[in-house]
Amino acid sequence: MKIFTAEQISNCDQYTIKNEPVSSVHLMERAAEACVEWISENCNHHRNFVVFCGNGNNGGDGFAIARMLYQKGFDIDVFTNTKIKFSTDAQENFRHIKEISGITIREFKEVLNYRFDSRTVIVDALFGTGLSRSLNGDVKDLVEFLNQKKNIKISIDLPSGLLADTVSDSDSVVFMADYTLSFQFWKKSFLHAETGKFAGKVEILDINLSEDFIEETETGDFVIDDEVIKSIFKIRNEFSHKGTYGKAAIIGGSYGKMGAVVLSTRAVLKAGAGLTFTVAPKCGYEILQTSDPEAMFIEGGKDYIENFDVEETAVCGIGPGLGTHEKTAKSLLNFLKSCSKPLILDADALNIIAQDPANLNLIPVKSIITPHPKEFERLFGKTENSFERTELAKNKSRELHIYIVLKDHHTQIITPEGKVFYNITGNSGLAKGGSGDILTGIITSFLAQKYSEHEAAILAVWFHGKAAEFASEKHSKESMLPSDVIKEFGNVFSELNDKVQKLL
Ligand SMILES: NC(=O)C1=CN([C@@H]2O[C@H](COP(=O)(O)OP(=O)(O)OC[C@H]3O[C@@H](n4cnc5c(N)ncnc54)[C@H](OP(=O)(O)O)[C@@H]3O)[C@@H](O)[C@H]2O)[C@@H](O)CC1
Ligand SMILES: [K+]
Repeated sequence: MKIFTAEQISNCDQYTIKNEPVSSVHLMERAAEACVEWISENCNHHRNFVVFCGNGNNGGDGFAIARMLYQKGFDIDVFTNTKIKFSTDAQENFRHIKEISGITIREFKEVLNYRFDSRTVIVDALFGTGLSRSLNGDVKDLVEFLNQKKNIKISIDLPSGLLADTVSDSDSVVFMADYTLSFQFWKKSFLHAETGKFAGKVEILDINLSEDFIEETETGDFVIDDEVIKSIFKIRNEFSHKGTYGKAAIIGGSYGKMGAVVLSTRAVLKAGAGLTFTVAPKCGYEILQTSDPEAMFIEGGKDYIENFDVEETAVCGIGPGLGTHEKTAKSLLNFLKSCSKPLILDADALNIIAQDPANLNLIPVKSIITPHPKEFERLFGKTENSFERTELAKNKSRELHIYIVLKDHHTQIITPEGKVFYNITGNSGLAKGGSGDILTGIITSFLAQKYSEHEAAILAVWFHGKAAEFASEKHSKESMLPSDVIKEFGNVFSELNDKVQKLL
């Protein structure tokens, strides 16, 4: 799914109105209907809604939602500011609810005397994509007041005070939603930590904006949705043998860190590679042969790796549990100098490279590196916030011609062309040692199976998150272990096959 800026969304809105054609107030009706449908389906314990409406079209949505919820039998109160001029469509919807005697309309300042029942849902329709500056004055006080309430909070389109495309000043006041019902597109600010925390759980509601506009309008930012995954995933060919699915090698492990390479190797195996090798120090021989008997062991040193030689045709994932021993570092840098095929580089491999900025130029083009924010900082330097970090990653991907998998709650895959793919699968159960080792294994496995670097990185990150979702259903986010995530790979493949299979 393409991610558009607030300006592009507004253009899409106008294009749809002109070319569908549909009147703008009817489009507002469609948007409100989508919200009301979601609320009716999901809201089982609450009957009272208090809707806060601004003066632009976001407020117009709020008035229309209030009317429709009232018609469905919910108890509704509305707050607004009648002293400021409404937009044309907001004015029309304001007129409609004024005619409904069962809905009381109050001014914002009356909120201080309003009795919030614990089962009242607060709906924020103050500002959406038209927000042009930080909240101040009365409306800032109002949002601060509402944020203190323990009630469930739903934002329409965007939490008020949040900009769609960028980070606001750190002292800006933003409505703190539990749910955000947003129209048609993911907004970039939902996907970054500093701003996404205001949106709560995001639901994207389809309001049938123009497909032609969406298709023709260029953007560099994407969300990895089912369409992207369906276009990448290939069903396994029945007329195949182990050679069809490539050779993969995990290179890592050191005394006391053998678990990382065990997990990574197992992830390669369970993600479907044809032949799997593990290059690890001798001290890991028994551990690896016992834990991952399907993989072949290659001795790469005694207590740490000193030798990175593997079969030339194998795709190499380097780093899990590798350690940064002087001799390991020296031999890794020598290996990089002699290597021209793309590699997957993670963890200590990145920490070794980060020891000298000149090492960055040794990374073979089209390689995939998978830093978490701290590793990214060691490699490329500090940034003010995650939006700037993504921009820096785009510059570095272009400059070094590599793929950067920037691990975060919404991991981003940044391509050498400067495109950013945001992942929306996964959960906080992955915030544990060992999760990254599994991701390295999955990417290595997919690259060995002849997915392109671009495809392998995107599919693997999505796949890893999806497996985590299955694991958390069984074990909870708290208790699930990285090894539980690996056990769910089969379920993810079943879902993928179901998605792409041609059914009669
Ligand atoms: N896209 C779509 O397809 C569809 C979009 N729809 C809906 O339209 C919404 C966008 O509507 P919108 O453009 O009217 O902007 P909105 O967010 O209501 O605010 C604008 C008003 O706020 C004002 N204002 C701004 N900042 C302010 C501040 N800090 N403090 C105080 N005031 C401030 C600004 O005034 P100005 O900046 O001109 O001074 C203006 O008066 C969108 O989010 C969605 O909900 C759906 O109905 C249908 C399909
Ligand atoms: K809003």
